[in-house]
Amino acid sequence: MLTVAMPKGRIFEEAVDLLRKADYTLPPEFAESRKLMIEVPKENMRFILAKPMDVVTYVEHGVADLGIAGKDVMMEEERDVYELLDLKISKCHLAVAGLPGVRMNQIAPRVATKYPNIASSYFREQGEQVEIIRLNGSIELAPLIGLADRIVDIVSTGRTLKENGLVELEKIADVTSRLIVNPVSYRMKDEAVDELVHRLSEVIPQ
Ligand SMILES: Nc1ncnc2c1ncn2[C@@H]1O[C@H](COP(=O)(O)OP(=O)(O)OP(=O)(O)O)[C@@H](O)[C@H]1O
Ligand SMILES: O=P(O)(O)OC[C@H]1O[C@H](OP(=O)(O)OP(=O)(O)O)[C@H](O)[C@@H]1O
Repeated sequence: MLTVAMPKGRIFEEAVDLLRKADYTLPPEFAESRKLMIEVPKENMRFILAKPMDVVTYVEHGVADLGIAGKDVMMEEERDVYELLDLKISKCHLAVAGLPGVRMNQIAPRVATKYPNIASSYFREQGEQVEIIRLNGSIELAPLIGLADRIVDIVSTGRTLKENGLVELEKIADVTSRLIVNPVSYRMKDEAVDELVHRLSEVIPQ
């Protein structure tokens, strides 16, 4: 039996679509139920539904064999998991943004983000020393209210930036969702994992 950690939220639907395209029979109530652990005996699979940032934790600890996680989450913390496939779903990118024409405070520049490690290494590489302010969401609010000079956040359509009068200043990295595996599961359940990888790779969007 394979246990797969699925991210609740925006990736979930696209991930379920991909699994169905790969001919996995998932129950129709899969997306509607409030259940957090769903067994699919026909496929000899079990799914757990976790917060996107927590998927890697379940896989790293081996309580889930596999998981689906955004590249952003993988970049933020180095974890003991293998990345097997770029699923090419939930496409977006990580960027630095701010108010147009507003320079960084030269004495105590502040950057608000949900990704403190990505942001601090990015600014370190640019030779800029900044204070990182960690937020959990609505990051675009920070420059508007004077909490930070810059933000590091996900941009997809650019609508959130635009509607809040912000502009993208630098792109940090492209982001898509990845299939990840626990290293021990990869050794012990190699046949089942390989089959999943094979079936998914046939249906990954180009
Ligand atoms: N606007 C977006 N468009 C496309 N993909 C996105 C977007 N925002 C985030 N993502 C991707 O989807 C993943 C999950 O994002 P989502 O917004 O569902 O969860 P979260 O913000 O981590 O958690 P939550 O909002 O539940 O606290 C991110 O890690 C990223 O890879
Ligand atoms: O470029 P866009 O298409 O507008 O998408 C980008 C927005 O989507 C994400 O936020 P989310 O909707 O997850 O809300 P959050 O602020 O609670 O993280 C991200 O943090 C941006 O705010």
